[in-house]
Amino acid sequence: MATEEPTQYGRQVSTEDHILEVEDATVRFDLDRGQSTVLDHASLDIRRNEIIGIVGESGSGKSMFAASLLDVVEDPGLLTGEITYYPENPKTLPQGITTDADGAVKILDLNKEQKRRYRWEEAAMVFQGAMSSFNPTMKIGAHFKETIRAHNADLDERMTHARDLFDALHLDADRVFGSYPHELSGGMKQRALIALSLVLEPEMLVMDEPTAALDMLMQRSIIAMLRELQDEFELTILFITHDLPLVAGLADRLAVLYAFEFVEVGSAYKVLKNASHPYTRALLRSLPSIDSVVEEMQPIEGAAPDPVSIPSGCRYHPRCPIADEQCTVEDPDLMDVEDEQVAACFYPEESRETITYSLHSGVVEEDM
Ligand SMILES: Nc1ncnc2c1ncn2[C@@H]1O[C@H](COP(=O)(O)OP(=O)(O)OP(=O)(O)O)[C@@H](O)[C@H]1O
Repeated sequence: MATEEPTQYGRQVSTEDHILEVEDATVRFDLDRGQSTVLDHASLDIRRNEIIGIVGESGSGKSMFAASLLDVVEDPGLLTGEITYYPENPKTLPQGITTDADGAVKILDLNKEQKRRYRWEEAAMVFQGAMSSFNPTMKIGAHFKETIRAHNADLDERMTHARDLFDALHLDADRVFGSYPHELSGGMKQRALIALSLVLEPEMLVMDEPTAALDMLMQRSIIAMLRELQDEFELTILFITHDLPLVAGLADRLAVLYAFEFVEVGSAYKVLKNASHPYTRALLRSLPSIDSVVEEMQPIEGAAPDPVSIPSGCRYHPRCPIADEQCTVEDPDLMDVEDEQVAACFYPEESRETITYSLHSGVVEEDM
């Protein structure tokens, strides 16, 4: 079955073919002042070849979710739950990684070496601070060769692939390979890093605020290139950001995190045009833009909860204008509000009627 709603690019992605299933991913830290739950039973199915935007305020758990997908939550954080990977072609899995009878690989059960290989060869990650992970004394080309050799891959074949990636990212391969990191602009370095993360042909690319350190023009141009990359190399991309307008033009689906759990997931079209969770609607109403009327922009009142003391019931209830008694005691699960749209709210209709917002041209194209 394919999605019915058009995205801005009119893409059709199968809703049934999952590349990754995340079930009840939870990350906890034991702090002196109590137990801190920084990802709370987050469940999400990632569809093969989709671009999914994970959005939420700073501190909402986006990076913890990204780290969970690759099982790289830093110590002493404790990750529990289930991360299940369905490779398109189990025959090309790195040595030692096998699928079960359902064609699945349980990521949290892999050993250290298997995880290392899963991380580069099946699912790669690019994150905000990663540009500084280039060794300043090594030319960019040497970084590629080192990575290829570390995975015992064919050097010529992989370097040819790197050149294809550079083309798709509008980079001059000869120039970039021969440069030291400091000789490249921020935008070039970030694109070189994206190419490096894809050199071993992973099926999935997880990007955590990959463009946050770049100026707006470069951000937009990288977004456009990601779409081309996705098409050309048949990638699944998870794009994690606090900047909803940035990802609105790229994503097929959006998943909204609030206080360490998903509160709304759906086709980008539906979530932007007709958000159902009061938090999503408040987030859309708070967006600044060049052409928005100042009176219409309203910051979300109150503060996001402390992960050591998450409110009972719906965790958004202290900030929610439509919360009632039930919301203070019962925690709503994600529920269908429409085909291709789920929200964790007991009152999606009231939410739509009460919390109004209008989208400006910076968020959604006119013909969406
Ligand atoms: N090493 C750590 N120990 C304890 N708590 C942590 C640790 N790292 C992050 N946290 C907490 O986990 C919560 C979620 O953080 P996370 O980095 O996932 O948020 P985020 O949505 O990615 O935010 P940002 O956009 O600011 O990066 C925050 O409350 C943060 O303070």
